[in-house]
Amino acid sequence: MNKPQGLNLTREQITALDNELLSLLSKRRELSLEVAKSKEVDIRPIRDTQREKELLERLVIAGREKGLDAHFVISLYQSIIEDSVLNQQAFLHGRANPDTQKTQYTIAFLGARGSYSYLAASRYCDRRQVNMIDFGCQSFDDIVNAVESGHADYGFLPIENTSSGSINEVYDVLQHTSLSIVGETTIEVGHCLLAKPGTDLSNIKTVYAHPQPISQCSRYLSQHPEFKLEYCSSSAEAMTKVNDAADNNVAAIGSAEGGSLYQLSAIEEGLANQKINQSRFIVVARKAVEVPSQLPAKTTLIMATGQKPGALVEALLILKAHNLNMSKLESRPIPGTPWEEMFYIDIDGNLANQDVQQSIKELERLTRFIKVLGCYPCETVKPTQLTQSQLLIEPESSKSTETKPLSEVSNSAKYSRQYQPEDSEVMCKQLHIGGAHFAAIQIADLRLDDTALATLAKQSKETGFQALILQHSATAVNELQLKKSIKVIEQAGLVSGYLIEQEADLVTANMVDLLMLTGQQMYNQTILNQLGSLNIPVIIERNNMASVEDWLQAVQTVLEQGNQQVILCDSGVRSFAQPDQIALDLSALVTLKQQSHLPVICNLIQEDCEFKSAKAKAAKQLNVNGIIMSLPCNDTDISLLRELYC
Ligand SMILES: O=C(O)C(=O)C[C@]1(C(=O)O)C=C[C@@H](O)C=C1
Repeated sequence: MNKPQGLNLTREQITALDNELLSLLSKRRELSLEVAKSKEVDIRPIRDTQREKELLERLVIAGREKGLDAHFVISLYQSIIEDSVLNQQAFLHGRANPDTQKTQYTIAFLGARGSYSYLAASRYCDRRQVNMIDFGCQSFDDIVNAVESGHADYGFLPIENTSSGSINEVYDVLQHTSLSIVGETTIEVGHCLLAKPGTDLSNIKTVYAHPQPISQCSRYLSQHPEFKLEYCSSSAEAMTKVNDAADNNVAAIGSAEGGSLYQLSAIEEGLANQKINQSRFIVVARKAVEVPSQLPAKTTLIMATGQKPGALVEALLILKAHNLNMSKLESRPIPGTPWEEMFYIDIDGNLANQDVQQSIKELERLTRFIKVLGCYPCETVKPTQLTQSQLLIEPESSKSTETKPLSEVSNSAKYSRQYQPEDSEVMCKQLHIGGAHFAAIQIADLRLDDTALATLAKQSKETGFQALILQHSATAVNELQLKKSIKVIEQAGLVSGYLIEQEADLVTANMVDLLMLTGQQMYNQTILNQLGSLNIPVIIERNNMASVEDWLQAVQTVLEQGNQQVILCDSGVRSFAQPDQIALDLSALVTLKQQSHLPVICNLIQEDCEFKSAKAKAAKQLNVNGIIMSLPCNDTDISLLRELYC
C-alpha cells in the first residue's frame, strides 16, 4: 500500500476546498437575492416547490455520479434552500417596510449574552445584516416595557417549545401590550452541560439552569440523581454562575454557542428529551408591519367569546368556512373575570387577504373583544421532499438491476388517527369516555373511613361523577381495607379505580374496574407492559415534565401489549416563570386531539384555583372527553361541573 500523504497537507487541501465551497454558497445567496428582486417585480410567490423538486431530483442524480448518497445531498440542499427562502423573505419584507431599514437595532431579550433569547435575536439581526445592540431584561414585562418606552426597537419573546409546549406567561403579557407582532424566528435548542474547561462529569454536584431547559432535559437529569438542581432566571445567569464559581463542581445547561461566550465547554451534548428541540420566538415592535403578498404570512388574533356555550367552535367554523388554517390555539384566563377566557389564534394568512379580513369581520359579531396582534412573515420553511421513487433514481450505469418499489407498509402508531380516524370510546359499566361522552371522575384518599367515604361517594354520584379512583401512597396495599372501600363505592353506584404509584400497586388490578397510572411512573416500562396485558381500562397520566411525544410513546407501549382501553390524562406541565406551579397545556390538547383517536381527560386537581374554570371550559371546547377532580369538591367545582355538562 502506498504511504498516504501527510495529514497536514490533506487538511490544508480540505481547508482550501471548504473556502471554495463558502465562496460558492455566498455567490448562490447573491443569485437568490436577484431572484427575489425579479419576483418583487412580477409579484410571484417566493416559494416554488416545483422548482425545488426538479432541483433536488437533478442533484440526487448528479450527486450519485460523484459518489454522494441521496440523503446527504437532500439534507444539504434542504438547508441551502431554507436559507435562500428566508433571505428572500427578509429582503422583500424590508423593502415593503422601508422605515424598518436601519443599520442597527436595539433588541430587548430575556437574560444576558448567551441566553437562547439572545441567540435567537442575534440570528434575526444576522439575517438582516444589521448590528445588534443588546438590551438584556429580567422578565417578559421588562422586555415589553423596553420596547413600549422606545428604549428598544424590538423585543424577543419565546412563545413555544417543541418539547415543553406553550409559554403561557408570554400570552399573558400580550393581553395588555400596545405592541404588534412583526416577526417570528425559530431556533434549534441544543442543550449541553457546560462547565469550565477540563472539568470531569463525575465531579459535577450542582447544575444551574432555567426551568424550561430543566423540563426539556428531564430524562437526562433523571439519570443523574446526584445533581443538585438550582433554578435560574435565564440560561445566561446559569452560565455566569458557573463562570464565577470558585470550584469545578458546578455546571449549567445551555447552548454550546452561548457557553463559549462565558469560556465554558460542553462536557455533555444532546441533553434534550427530544431529538428535535426547537423554540419559537415572536418579535414585537411599536408599529405593525405590512407583509408583501409573495411571502407566506401569519396573522395572530386575540379574542374573548363570552360565556356562550359553543362560541369557540362557532368562531373556528368561521375560519374553516373561509378556508383558513389555524396553526395554533391557546387560551388564557382574563384577570378579574373568573368564568371567561381569552383565546389566541394563529391563522396561516395575510391580514391584507380578503378571506382573513372577512373572517375578522364575522368574528367581530361573535366576540366581546377581538384584536389583531400582528401580521408577519411565517418563518417555517417546510422542507421539500422527494418521493421514494424519486429517491431511488439510479445512475444510468446501474439501471440493469431493477429496483423493486418499496411496499406501502403502514407503520402508523396505534394511538394515531392514521391508524384509526374515528374517536375511540372506552366503556366501563356506567362510565363512558370518548366520542360524544363526557365523564367526570374523582380521586379519593383510601385512608378515609368507610362512613365518611360512603357519604362522600353518595354526594359524588349526586353531583354527576361516574367513577372514584382510590389513592394510597403507602408502600403496601391493605387489601382488606381496599375491598371494603370498593364495596362502598360500588354501593354508591360509582365505578371504582385505583391510582398506580408503584409496581406493587398492580395487585389491585383484579379488584377494581379501572386503573390510573400516575405521571411519575409514565416512563416505567415494567408497569406499562403490565398495564398493557390487562383487560380493564387504564388512564395514563402525562408526567408534568414530559413531552407529548414521550407520553404517546408510553401509551403506545400499553396498546402494543394488547390493552386497547386506554385513556389519556393531562394533569398539566410545569410553568415557565414559576416551576413550582403546574398548568394545563391547552395547545398540547389541540395537538393530541389531532394526532390521537384515544379519549383525553384533564386532571384539574393541581390547577391554580384562579385559572381552573377558564382552563376546564377551554379544554371542553377543545373536545376533551372528561375531567378529574379531587374528593370532596367545593361549591365552585360543583358549579363548574354543571357548566361542563351543559
Ligand atoms: O428559483 C427560485 O425561484 C428561487 O427562489 C431560488 C430557490 C433556490 O434557492 O434554489 C429558492 C426558493 C424557491 O422555492 C426555489 C428555488
